[in-house]
Amino acid sequence: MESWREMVAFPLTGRSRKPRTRGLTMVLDKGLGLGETKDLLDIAGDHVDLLKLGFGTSALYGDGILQEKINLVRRYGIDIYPGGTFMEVAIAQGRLLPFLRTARQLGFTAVEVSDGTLFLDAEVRREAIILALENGFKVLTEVGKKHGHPNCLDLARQAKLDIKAGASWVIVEGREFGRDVTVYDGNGRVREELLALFLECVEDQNLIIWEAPLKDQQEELIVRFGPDVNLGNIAPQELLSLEALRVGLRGDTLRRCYQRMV
Ligand SMILES: O=C(O)[C@H](CS(=O)(=O)O)OP(=O)(O)O
Repeated sequence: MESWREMVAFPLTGRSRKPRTRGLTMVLDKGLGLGETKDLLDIAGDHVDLLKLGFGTSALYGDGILQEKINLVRRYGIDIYPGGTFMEVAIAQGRLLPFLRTARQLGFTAVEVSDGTLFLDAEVRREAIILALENGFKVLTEVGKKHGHPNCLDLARQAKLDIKAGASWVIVEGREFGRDVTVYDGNGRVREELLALFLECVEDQNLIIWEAPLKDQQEELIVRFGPDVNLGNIAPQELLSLEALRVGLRGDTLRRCYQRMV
């Protein structure tokens, strides 16, 4: 029997396969159980690069579950890290080093340095990136605030500094809802002029992960940057739908591949 996977050529070409450093998909996990995680990764693990245990949820698991979950996720070749908000709390409480050491012992492979909620001095931010690198983590940073509207040029400049300090990727805040935050307007539409600021400061767009929880945002970014754009805050149940969008196996991007036939 012919392989179902190879039944058709993907209409949108250029999608990288894992392991990859571009075209990343980051999932926002707000409390999947072990069984749910295994089911999700069995069906869609090939399409996940990073799993974020949202905000402080990982500190609220039942005994032993976190360790099992980290072990499980790593078996699928996926980086796993605690939400940026949790690390913000650790930094604010002067607990960064113990946080990093315990995260390492548990097997987290990455951390996220952010200031979405709490103030973070620029030098403390740089030192946190360096300390996390020294402790063996891949480092993601995030720019943008969960409340309020910081100047996007400042955020873009911070992104550039983070990369200089050693961050592998900079996430642009999009929250869970993707509206009225950083590059998204109140309807969740991408504001081109703000996007452009990031691209001016961080010339290599492969170093940016756009949090894009809404389908229209995912579509717009895929159309603009191609199937290998880095996207984050993807809901677990939307993983395969996103991958279908990336490769042109969903109407929204397919119609752009065969325009003369529609
Ligand atoms: O996990 C977090 O701390 C938050 C969750 S959400 O994006 O606001 O839903 O994300 P982060 O990107 O780490 O700030």
